[in-house]
Amino acid sequence: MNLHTSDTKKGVAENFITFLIDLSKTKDTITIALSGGSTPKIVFDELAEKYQDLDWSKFHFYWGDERCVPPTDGDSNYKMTVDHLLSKINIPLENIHRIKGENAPKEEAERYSNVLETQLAIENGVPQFDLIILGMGDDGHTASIFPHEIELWNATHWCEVATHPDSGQKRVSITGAIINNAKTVAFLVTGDSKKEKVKTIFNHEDSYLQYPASLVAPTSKDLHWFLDASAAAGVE
Ligand SMILES: O=C1O[C@H](COP(=O)(O)O)[C@@H](O)[C@H](O)[C@H]1O
Repeated sequence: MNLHTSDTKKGVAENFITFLIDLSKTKDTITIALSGGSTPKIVFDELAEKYQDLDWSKFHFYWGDERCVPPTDGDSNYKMTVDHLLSKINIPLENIHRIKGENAPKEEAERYSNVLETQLAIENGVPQFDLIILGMGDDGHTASIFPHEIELWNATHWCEVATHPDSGQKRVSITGAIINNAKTVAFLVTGDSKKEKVKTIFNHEDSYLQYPASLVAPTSKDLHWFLDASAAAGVE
């Protein structure tokens, strides 16, 4: 595991962008699963502002999770990415492979599983992303696998329907097999509210395995955590 700490959220974004660009230089095309969340938003803003000249045609964007809402809804992870990045760069439309949150959740989880199976390389019998970007919620969830539905991590489908524990909102999320089969996995986690779970997971404290983020362990071993000082405060 590789730990990258920065003083600020912006520092995390800059650090991660350097990492992303270096990784993309080693490939003709790069398949990436994006996440929602507050830190990716800063990454997208930085990319849109300073990296217009990048060869965006080599990037293929997918999503690790999506809220079951239309793509125009303020809750949509896709909309957030369009607003902060995709509408501002020169990327072919065919490189954008969104989860259709407006579809019936179960059908969409099946459709997107099929998209991943037909469009990604297959390695170890499982679709393989070059890079999966993950966040971690304050409750230790990652993608949209929440602690109360941790069994979805081991689901046999590449995507499943998840339910937010408080709002009941349905989500479509990739599952454990595909996350741990990625060539590279990068967590972007910032803020004081993440400190306790980061500490529990990193220090393997009691019951850390009840948090889905603790199950992320790619067989490639190429796992990176990008943390700001607030989130990393409890790491020994
Ligand atoms: O619900 C979600 O939250 C997580 C974490 O977001 P953050 O704002 O707490 O960093 C995110 O990874 C996921 O994609 C999103 O749907």
